[in-house]
Amino acid sequence: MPSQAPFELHATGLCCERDDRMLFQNFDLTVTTGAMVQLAGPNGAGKTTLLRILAGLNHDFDGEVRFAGHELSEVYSDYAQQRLYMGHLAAVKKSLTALENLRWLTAQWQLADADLIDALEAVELAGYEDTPCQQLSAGQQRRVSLARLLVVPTPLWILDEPFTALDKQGVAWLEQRICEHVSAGGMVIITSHHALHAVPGLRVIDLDQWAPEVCA
Ligand SMILES: Nc1ncnc2c1ncn2[C@@H]1O[C@H](COP(=O)(O)OP(=O)(O)OP(=O)(O)O)[C@@H](O)[C@H]1O
Repeated sequence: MPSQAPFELHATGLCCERDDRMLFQNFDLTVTTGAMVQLAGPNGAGKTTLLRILAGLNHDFDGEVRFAGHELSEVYSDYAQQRLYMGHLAAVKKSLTALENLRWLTAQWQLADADLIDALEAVELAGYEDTPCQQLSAGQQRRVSLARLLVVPTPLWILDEPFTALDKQGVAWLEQRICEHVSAGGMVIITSHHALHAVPGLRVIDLDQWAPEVCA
């Protein structure tokens, strides 16, 4: 859970252009303990692009992102220990088993296999630990990826469309897990076309509000 120092991520005046098209302008966001932010907007609005900027993975923008008062690139290795970024793909390697994938996805934290096996069981994958992911359904592959949310000790989760391919129970489980994380002082920035009404303290930011024709 959250580290000793208060967690502070500040994005200021973010502008991003793709293929000569301005996606968003003058975007500001502050994320501190207990923040729950959903980025909304139509396909192509720039949600994934913005998430990757906030994760420190995309540097092609104007403006500033600061973590604990420092420019993100200066403290990236510290930041990378404190935020989990999950892209919109399940990000599993098909030839590896469920357990091998979870080991690989969490390698930087060097977690015990027993904890990873428990996490797979919690996402309804007991008995599939040694099954290659190419033999799992899309929803099961997503669950392998989501099992990280039970074991990785990062205060900030940055999640891009994490509900993709989940069944009703999977959706309910993930909403519950997000609620628990935020209630315990964790933070979540998420993009989803799924309504997150059940999550307390939710702040929905419509990226269209930062489109240039609105900002002009
Ligand atoms: N690698 C890339 N190279 C060039 N343009 C890109 C690239 N990735 C995305 N784009 C463009 O950037 C814009 C924003 O894409 P982005 O994926 O951030 O949108 P999004 O809001 O996440 O959309 P969706 O709801 O469909 O996931 C789109 O117009 C897209 O065509």
